[in-house]
Amino acid sequence: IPNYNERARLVRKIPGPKDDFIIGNGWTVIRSPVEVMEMGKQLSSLFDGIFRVWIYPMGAVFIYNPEDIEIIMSGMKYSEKSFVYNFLKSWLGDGLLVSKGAKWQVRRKILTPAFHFNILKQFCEIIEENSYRFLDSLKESAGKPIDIVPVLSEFTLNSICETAMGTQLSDDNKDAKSYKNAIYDMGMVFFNRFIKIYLYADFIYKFSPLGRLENKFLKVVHGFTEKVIQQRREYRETHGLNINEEINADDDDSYIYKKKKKTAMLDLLLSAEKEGHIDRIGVQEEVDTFMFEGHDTTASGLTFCFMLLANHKEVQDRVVQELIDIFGDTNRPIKMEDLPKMKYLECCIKESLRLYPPVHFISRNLNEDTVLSNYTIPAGTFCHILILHLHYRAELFKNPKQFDPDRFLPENSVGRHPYAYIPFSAGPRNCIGQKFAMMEMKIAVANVLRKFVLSPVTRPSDIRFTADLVFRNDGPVLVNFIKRAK
Ligand code: HEM
Repeated sequence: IPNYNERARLVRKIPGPKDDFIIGNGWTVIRSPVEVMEMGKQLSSLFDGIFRVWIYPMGAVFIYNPEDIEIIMSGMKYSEKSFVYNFLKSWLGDGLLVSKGAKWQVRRKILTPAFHFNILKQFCEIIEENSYRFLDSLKESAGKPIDIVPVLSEFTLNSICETAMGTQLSDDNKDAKSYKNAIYDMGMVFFNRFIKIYLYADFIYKFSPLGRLENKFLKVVHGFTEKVIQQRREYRETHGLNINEEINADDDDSYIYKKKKKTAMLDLLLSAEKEGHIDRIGVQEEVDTFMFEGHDTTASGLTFCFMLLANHKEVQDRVVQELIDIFGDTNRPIKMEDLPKMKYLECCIKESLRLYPPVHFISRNLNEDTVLSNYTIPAGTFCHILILHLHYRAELFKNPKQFDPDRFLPENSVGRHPYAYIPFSAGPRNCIGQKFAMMEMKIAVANVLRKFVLSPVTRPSDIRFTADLVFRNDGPVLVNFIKRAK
């Protein structure tokens, strides 16, 4: 096969699946969502930490070794997201996940205080209350196996709405249900565009059946978030809020509680809008971003965590013992101070995020020639980071397929490469909601285990990963919740 140009020549030096003239690996990638995940698994076991796929004139390198990942993620040099995030632009605009440069910097600065300790403390109270609604839905199952996927996404969507957006959703909120369905559909749309290179150009995509379908889903998604913003605007007009006062309250906890005014992330945005740091469209973009990133990810994380705990009774019992040590046999609510005491539960959540990372794939642009694993990757190549396959490397995690929360005990984490475990990404573009997510997951699991014994229905061997924006099983994930005898 002749060399098409300098770039193609360099890309083809990197190991990868067999390629054809011009079309490269074009045929290889057109597969169903389950098959694409299977192919990723196969290729990552065939090659050692790096492989390439190319379709003239585009090339992509996939990395899943901590050394290369550190080069890409540790600084600002490669902080720009790759071309595939453009597929999210019609939905999330220039929201934090997608944006770059000065815009990203300004917005990250506006939004960082939304996760200040004092704010999280208020959120803790709200999520705790919210978890009771979730427990009620488990009680209704009366010991019969239930699919936890929809109930968990309801819980996490309620939580993000009530905390970050300051809006409570009613139990039978039809808009919220349509929103969740439309997000599933958007995942399908994203995937189908990703594998069909002829749909990459916006002007072709817009007129394609898939592009028109996307428009339909976007109307639902945006309609929902617009309403949430409108509600908060009205609330602020009637109640009046001074955000800066609340955030600058240092660590004087009583301050926030005295005021009893809940500060939502959306309030920061609306205040920034008043001061001219962000415009109306910007507010909408961030709400769309946080609404999606803030609920679908944690729902996925919790789904697999519950499934694993149901399948590993000995681990579940250890968590229950830890909870008894903290709460005795009382029903008292979980407080912020309890969370750091849930050390073993934290190990379980971390281990479950290792095995089933909700965001399993992220991608950056290489703006200049870059050496990774001794290969020169030419500028313009996409750099896909396979978080999932990084987490399964045997030299980083012994018996990688085994669910073993003890790996994350402090004494067993000594010497682990800082980029060996990155469920929340790492470096300056890491997950802004990481603490929020850990808090939410701890509260949900702890409150469920205080009331229920989990028994297995879906086994880890039943799980078939399907390519989507977040990690999903191709089908329901069933768990049996049996009321705990006091
Ligand atoms: C278990 C739950 C979660 C996981 C595993 C997770 C994971 C991640 C990962 C891997 C990234 C990097 C994405 C990329 O480079 O393309 C990210 C970014 C982000 N996450 Fe999360 N996330 C979780 C929960 C949340 C929550 C609860 C929120 C909001 C409250 C949130 C908001 C965001 C935002 C806004 C970004 C973009 C940050 C930036 O580029 O500056 N995430 N998350």
